Order: sequence, then structure tokens, then C-alpha cells
Amino acid sequence: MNSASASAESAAPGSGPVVVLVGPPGSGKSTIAQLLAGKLGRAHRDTDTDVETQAGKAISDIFVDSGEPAFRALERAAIVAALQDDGVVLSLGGGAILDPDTRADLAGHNVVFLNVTVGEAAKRVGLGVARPLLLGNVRTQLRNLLEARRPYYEEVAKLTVDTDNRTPAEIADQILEQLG
Ligand SMILES: Nc1ncnc2c1ncn2[C@@H]1O[C@H](COP(=O)(O)OP(=O)(O)O)[C@@H](O)[C@H]1O
Ligand SMILES: O=C(O)C1=C[C@@H](OP(=O)(O)O)[C@@H](O)[C@H](O)C1
Ligand SMILES: [Mg+2]
Repeated sequence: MNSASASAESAAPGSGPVVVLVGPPGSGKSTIAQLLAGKLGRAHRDTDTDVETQAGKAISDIFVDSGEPAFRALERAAIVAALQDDGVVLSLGGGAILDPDTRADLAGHNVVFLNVTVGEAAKRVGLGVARPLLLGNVRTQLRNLLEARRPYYEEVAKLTVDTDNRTPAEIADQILEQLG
């Protein structure tokens, strides 16, 4: 079985993550990846966490101290490493798909796009500083991000799942059902 036909429940050696979650901030990538990993008895890996570990500081501090390009370079390195980690359930950061090399690397993986409306994502992320790109008017920033990125999420995804008005458990079950 090659990586393109690997199911969410099996992990052939060398096939990388069993599932990769993409989508805008607040779509639930980190939450649902953790839940899916539990259901599948697999490890959860999140590239934002890997970046924070590597840098020794929070993402918001990386943005303030070094700027977005420095964050994107760390993020890209974290993605290259994580895509070689067999059998994990992987959640990416919302902007990961902006990099054309990452989009190319995602080809053949079980990529799921968690879709969310602007209003619902704004409610979920709140007004905290943890997501520096959303500072200011959260709804406007989210609308702009979604408009610019939607084609990329759709390009890399094998499966799109709507998340509004649904619990993380319902979303995880749909992913398992549809990815087999
Ligand atoms: N389906 C859902 N319904 C309601 N709240 C959710 C849902 N999925 C995630 N959340 C909540 O939204 C917030 C953002 O979730 P998170 O997993 O960090 O999203 P992402 O990684 O896509 O930015 C968290 O507080 C989480 O508990
Ligand atoms: O959308 C983005 O560009 C970002 C999303 C964040 O991850 P989440 O999507 O998990 O919030 C994090 O990677 C960083 O703040 C940048
Ligand atoms: Mg996340």
C-alpha cells in the first residue's frame, strides 16, 4: 500500500502521518487531532508545539521578537520533520499551506480541511494574544485569512469537513468514517 491509499487506521512504514489536519485558526485542528489520536491509539503531533519547543518560546513571542518570516522558517522545518513521523496524527498551523513546498509535500497524504465560518471561528479563538495574526479586529482578520487561503486548503485536502455547530467528537467520527 502506498501513502496515497493508506487509511487512517493503518500506517505503512515510511508513509508519514496517518492524518494531517489543515484549516484556519479556530477550525479545531489541534483539538480534533488530539481526539483522533486517542481514538486511533496513536501519538498526536502539532507543528506549532514543535516550533515552540524548538524556539524555547511561545509563538506570540517569536512573532514579536523575530517577525513572521522567522516563524514561517521554523514552521517549514517543523513540517518537513513531522511529515516523516510514521503513524502520528498531525495538526498544522493555519498558515502552513501558504508555502508552496508544503503544499507539494502534502500531496499523497490523508489531508483533512476543517472548514469553519468566520463567526464561529471568532467565537472559538476569542480575543487572546496567542494568535498574533488575529490581533486587532478578529473577525476582519479571519475573513481576510479565509478568503486568501481557502483555495490552498481546498487544493491540499482529500476531505473537507464542516465544523460549525458540531462537537469535536462528531467531527472526529466523521473523519474516521470517511477516511476509512
Ligand atoms: N467543534 C468545535 N466546537 C466548539 N469549540 C471547538 C470546536 N473545535 C475546537 N473548539 C475550541 O476552539 C478553540 C480553538 O481550537 P483549536 O483546536 O486550538 O483550533 P486550531 O488549532 O484550528 O486553531 C479551542 O478552545 C477549542 O476547544
Ligand atoms: O493562521 C496562521 O497563520 C497561524 C495560525 C496559528 O495556528 P492555529 O491555526 O492552530 O491557531 C499559528 O501557527 C500562528 O499563530 C500562525
Ligand atoms: Mg492549532
